[in-house]
Amino acid sequence: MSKKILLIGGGGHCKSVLDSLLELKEYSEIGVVDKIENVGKSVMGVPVVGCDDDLTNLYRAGFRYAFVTVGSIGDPILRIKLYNLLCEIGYDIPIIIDKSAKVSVHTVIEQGVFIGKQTVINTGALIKKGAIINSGAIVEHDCQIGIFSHIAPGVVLGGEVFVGENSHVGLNSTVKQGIHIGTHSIIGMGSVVLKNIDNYMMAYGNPCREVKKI
Ligand SMILES: CC(=O)SCCNC(=O)CCNC(=O)[C@H](O)C(C)(C)COP(=O)(O)OP(=O)(O)OC[C@H]1O[C@@H](n2cnc3c(N)ncnc32)[C@H](O)[C@@H]1OP(=O)(O)O
Repeated sequence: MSKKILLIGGGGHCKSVLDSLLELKEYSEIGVVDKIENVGKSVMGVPVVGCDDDLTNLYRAGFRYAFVTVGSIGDPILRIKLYNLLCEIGYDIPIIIDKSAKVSVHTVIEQGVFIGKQTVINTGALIKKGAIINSGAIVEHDCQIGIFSHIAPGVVLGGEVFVGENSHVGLNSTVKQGIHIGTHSIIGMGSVVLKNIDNYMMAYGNPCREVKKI
């Protein structure tokens, strides 16, 4: 059966998702959608088949699946805009889980989530729509990750950590069990989070402190 998917955004995050996708072998055809100047080029041998303005025509041409592969550190507004556009056109947005990830069957993973290489998602976790759980992250039991949030490579979240929507937990940070990180917040890389972090906050350091409102 022909099962064709588009990856929306041809940068570094696209390469990560593509690497997982190629190994999964679930799709008969993959195309990348990127800026107009990149149409006709390729990403890891996969052709850039169009730009955002072509999404309706590409759907008509048989691409029924699409996945947002624009990355973000903080404000995911572009990822959200693209995601909503894909839904409006009628694309089916899958979940992409790298083969090497260990995801408990007792979790809920929503549409549009990417789970990268060597990650662990333990029992009772809820990963909401459009979130990114990047390479090597550990999301312990009963954590909740908000929509369009990004848990960066190497992050460790202890049990029952809550991350609000549109937030970013930076590279290699560690978050104590039970901590609540608000919405639209950024935790800088290498942080050790021992106290709750408010909404719309930039926070970093060991111990992690709220630095400014964003
Ligand atoms: C596959 C992938 O690559 S996914 C990529 C994931 N990337 C990340 O998670 C990176 C997250 N980004 C960070 O941690 C950034 O440093 C941010 C967002 C916290 C801050 O970025 P900026 O606002 O550009 O801050 P900037 O670099 O100008 O630094 C401002 C000050 O904060 C300090 N600072 C910045 N980040 C941190 C941090 N994580 N921990 C401690 N101090 C920090 C700087 O040393 C600097 O201090 P100074 O004023 O005394 O010199």
